[in-house]
Amino acid sequence: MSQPIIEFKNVQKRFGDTTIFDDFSFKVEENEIVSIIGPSGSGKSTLLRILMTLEGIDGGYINVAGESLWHMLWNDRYVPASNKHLHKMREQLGMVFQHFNLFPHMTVKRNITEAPMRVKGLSRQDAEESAEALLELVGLADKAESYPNDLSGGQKQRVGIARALAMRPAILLLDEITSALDPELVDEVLDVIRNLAKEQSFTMLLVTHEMYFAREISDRVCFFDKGKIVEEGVPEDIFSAPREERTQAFLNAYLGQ
Ligand SMILES: Nc1ncnc2c1ncn2[C@@H]1O[C@H](COP(=O)(O)OP(=O)(O)OP(=O)(O)O)[C@@H](O)[C@H]1O
Repeated sequence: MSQPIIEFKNVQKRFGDTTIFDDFSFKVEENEIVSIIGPSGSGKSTLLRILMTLEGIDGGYINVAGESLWHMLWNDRYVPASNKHLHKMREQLGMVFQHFNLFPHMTVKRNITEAPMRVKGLSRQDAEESAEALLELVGLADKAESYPNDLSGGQKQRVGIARALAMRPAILLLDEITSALDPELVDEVLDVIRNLAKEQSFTMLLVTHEMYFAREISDRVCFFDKGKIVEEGVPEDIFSAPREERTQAFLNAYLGQ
């Protein structure tokens, strides 16, 4: 069997006295689409932020594409890998955030071209050509010169997706990308991800509350609670519940409440 593209092994993570992961192990295979669903505060975002190297870990190890993500064991202590290694690993990962995190003082196009030029050393012309193609892909070809504040939430998030894709990541991390949107704007963002899932082959790890969507596009839906994957696969009856009751039904089913 091929090596997983993401592997957490016995990972520990604490914030002060609060333990988020005690002994967390989890694998994602190359080109797999995995959704993570779970209660608020259970550590789902932390999982993605650790992968994106926005948070460190307190124990265990994480491999991405066969290489240690950013901690190396040296004389029984965890030390950060070099900045060079960190950059190399980060290039494989793209993340889309719940609150978009676009640079407000840059045009849409510049939001997308900045990292490929600075981090990957792409020429302006190549970066702009790629940005234009990505804006076309997310249905915003006419917004290249607009500023984020002139866009709707759904449009901002589609720019966020284009920005993540501009780095040509092997792995795309999506952190509740529709949670900050008005309900009528959710579908335009999910449609972009649906198309990506259908047409491109890369690995996606999503944290989402959109359970139908998760089931539709994922190879695996995982339920995450108290720092552990407690079950994989979502039972059918969860999806027959009315939309607003679905999350609760799901949680109740797994927490035995
Ligand atoms: N930088 C931080 N410093 C201290 N505590 C943190 C930090 N980041 C997260 N936490 C805490 O860790 C726990 C897990 O947070 P996380 O955001 O990963 O949960 P989540 O499952 O994504 O929740 P939600 O669905 O509400 O976004 C929470 O109790 C949160 O308050």
